Formats: sequence, structure tokens, C-alpha cells
Amino acid sequence: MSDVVDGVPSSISRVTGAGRAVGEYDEKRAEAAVRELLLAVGEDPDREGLLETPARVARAYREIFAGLYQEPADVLTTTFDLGHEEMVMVKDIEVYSTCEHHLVPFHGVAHVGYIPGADGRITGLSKLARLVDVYARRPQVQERLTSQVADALVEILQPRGVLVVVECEHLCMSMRGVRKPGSRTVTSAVRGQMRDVATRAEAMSLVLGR
Ligand SMILES: Nc1nc2c(ncn2[C@@H]2O[C@H](COP(=O)(O)OP(=O)(O)OP(=O)(O)O)[C@@H](O)[C@H]2O)c(=O)[nH]1
Ligand SMILES: [Zn+2]
Repeated sequence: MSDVVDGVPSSISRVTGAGRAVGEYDEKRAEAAVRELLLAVGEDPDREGLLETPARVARAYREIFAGLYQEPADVLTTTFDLGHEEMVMVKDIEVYSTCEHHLVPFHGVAHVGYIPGADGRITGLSKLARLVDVYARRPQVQERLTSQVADALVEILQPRGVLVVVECEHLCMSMRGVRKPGSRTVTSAVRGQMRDVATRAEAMSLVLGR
């Protein structure tokens, strides 16, 4: 049994975006790296305000990257056989992720919709939001986050169609670099029957409707 810190197991296999186990979260190593980073930027990690910071950041990173230690099947556990065969859409799921290029946040919303398979098998609505978190809480690019959510739904729920739309502001474009606060990046992933023109239009009208 592993310890649980902030709801996250402390020592279970870490998986990459490709689902390959590569290691475990090493909190002591993260703490040492943050101390080193403070030294590198010319700060004094031994001044009073920073004394606890390396350990605090190391704990925060465990939470921010918790998705590295989760699989989609861990959260898409509860499924119901309701015989519902029409589209289901959960809109405006808050997304907080970390840009893998600069390790700064990107944040916004995800809209996740699917058309259940012929068996009418559906999942709990909250599980769609949990699935987004599994992939958001990793070093990411928005395009991969979007397609990973769609592909996990296809694999586990075997629905007739899936549409995932993600709209985010990237702080690497706002607070530094090109410095364009307010610009939003929109990505989508469409699978199965959602590719049909009329079905896709219905899904997009649900996404855009306020
Ligand atoms: N496609 C994609 N690009 C991203 C994402 N997050 C950040 N980027 C981009 O990754 C690119 C990295 O470019 P580089 O030229 O290697 O890095 P850089 O010199 O810091 O670039 P600038 O951000 O333009 O200053 C930038 O254009 C970012 O805007 C993402 O989720 N998807
Ligand atoms: Zn970035």
C-alpha cells in the first residue's frame, strides 16, 4: 500500500503520455531541484521567506502532475447501462494544465460530448471532468490533451462518436515571450459519428450555446 498525500498516491507507477511506466514521483529530488533553481536565478533559498519553498513546491508539483500516475480507466470506472443513445455533452469543464515547453500554466475550459454505443452504455458526468484532469495534470500541449481525452473515451466507452473541444489561454504567451494576454487557443478532436456534418453541427451548437 502506498501513502496518500493530497489525495494522490505517493508511490505508484508513473506513466508517460504514451502510457509507459517510467518511474515514480521523487519529492526529495523535486525539492532539491527547486532549491537549485532558486540559486540559479540569483535568489537566496536560505532567506526566511524561501526556507519552506522548495518543500512546498515539491508537494504542489505532486498535485499538479498527479495525472502522470493515473490511467483513464482509473476514473472511467462507473458506467451505467441506461439504453440512452443520444448525445451527452458536458460543457465548460475547467482545465488547468502545464505547458510542457515552458512549465507554466495554460488554463481554460473543455467541452466533452459523446454519443453512446449501441448498448447505450454511459458514464457518470463527473467522470468526464475527471478524465480531463487525468490528462491535464501532466506536462502537456493542448493538442495532445484534446486527442488523449477523445481517444480514451473511444477506447473505454466504445461510443458511436466523440467530440472534445478545449479553449485555453497559455501563460507562456501572456506573461512572457510574445506577450499577448487574452488570446485563446481552440483545439478539437472528433471521432466516429461526430464526424457526420449534421451531428457535428448539433454538437457544436451545444458547445456554442450559452
Ligand atoms: N502547438 C502548441 N504549441 C504550444 C503549446 N504551448 C506552448 N506552445 C508553443 O511552443 C512554442 C515553443 O517555441 P520555441 O521557439 O521553442 O520557444 P520560445 O523561444 O520560448 O518561443 P516563444 O514562446 O515564441 O518565446 C511556442 O511557440 C509556444 O507558443 C501548445 O499547447 N501547443
Ligand atoms: Zn509554453
